Amino acid sequence: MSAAEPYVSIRGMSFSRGDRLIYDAMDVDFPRGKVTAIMGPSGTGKTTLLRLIGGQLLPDSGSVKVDGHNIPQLSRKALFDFRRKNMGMLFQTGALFTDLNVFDNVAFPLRVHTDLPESMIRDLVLMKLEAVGLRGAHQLNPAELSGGMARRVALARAIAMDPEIIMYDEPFTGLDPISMGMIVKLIRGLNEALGLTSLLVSHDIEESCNIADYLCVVSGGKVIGFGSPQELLNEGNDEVKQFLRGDPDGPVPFHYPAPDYQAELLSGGGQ
Ligand SMILES: Nc1ncnc2c1ncn2[C@@H]1O[C@H](COP(=O)(O)OP(=O)(O)OP(=O)(O)O)[C@@H](O)[C@H]1O
Repeated sequence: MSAAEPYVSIRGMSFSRGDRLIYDAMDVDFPRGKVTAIMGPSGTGKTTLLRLIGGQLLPDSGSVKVDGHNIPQLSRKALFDFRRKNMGMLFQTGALFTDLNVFDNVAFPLRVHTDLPESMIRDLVLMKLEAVGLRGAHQLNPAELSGGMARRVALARAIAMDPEIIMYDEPFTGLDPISMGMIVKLIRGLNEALGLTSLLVSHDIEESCNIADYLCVVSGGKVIGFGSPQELLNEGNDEVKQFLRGDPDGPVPFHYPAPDYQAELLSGGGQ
């Protein structure tokens, strides 16, 4: 497939939870080899989108193609194989195995999913740990790591199998500014060094604008803006601009819909 083809291509995808429509015939393409930050109001379905791409959730209709494979139509085995070979995921809740040390955490996917000899696994693990700056910490236990270090070990584990795409869900949450800076640098650096396609869900608008080639803003079940941070800040529609600038006033109202304030006060307080 050519570099110009998007790595992820979604067409007419709808997905509901109960009677709530989260995605409404959505179309979106995520470019190959780039970092795209998925943004939008809380509860709009950003994590859900990553899970639909990863095949942990299936859409009600439409296609979700990853490198040309329509994820909802893969058999269970084909999906597991595809995910194992091509996808790395770093979810905020994706904790390390507490009873394995750093080395064994990173070695885990290689031991489970490959027949590589232990000497090669050792070299690969040390290489991945070197990439996140923690080769020297390979014998530590998760309890001995700071939050930022644990996140970097999880990142080394996510790239252990040399994925083509990596999805990050809120990778900066709970990190101090220095650890956050390191994760930002790593996401960008790994993207370039490994030629990855990276999707990032984050509430941090400033960091996302710094790190991402493209922003994808979702709201109301659709993509309402897609472009470089600069393009969207300058030329996005009013709702996109309001979101990116964090303005309390704009097309998204501060007030939840309510009856006239004065009339309600004068009505004497009936519920
Ligand atoms: N397991 C679940 N069962 C039922 N509803 C769910 C489940 N997980 C999420 N939802 C609902 O689906 C909607 C989208 O959730 P999702 O976590 O994808 O949003 P989000 O945009 O990532 O939110 P946030 O920015 O707050 O993390 C929300 O209304 C949420 O309440």
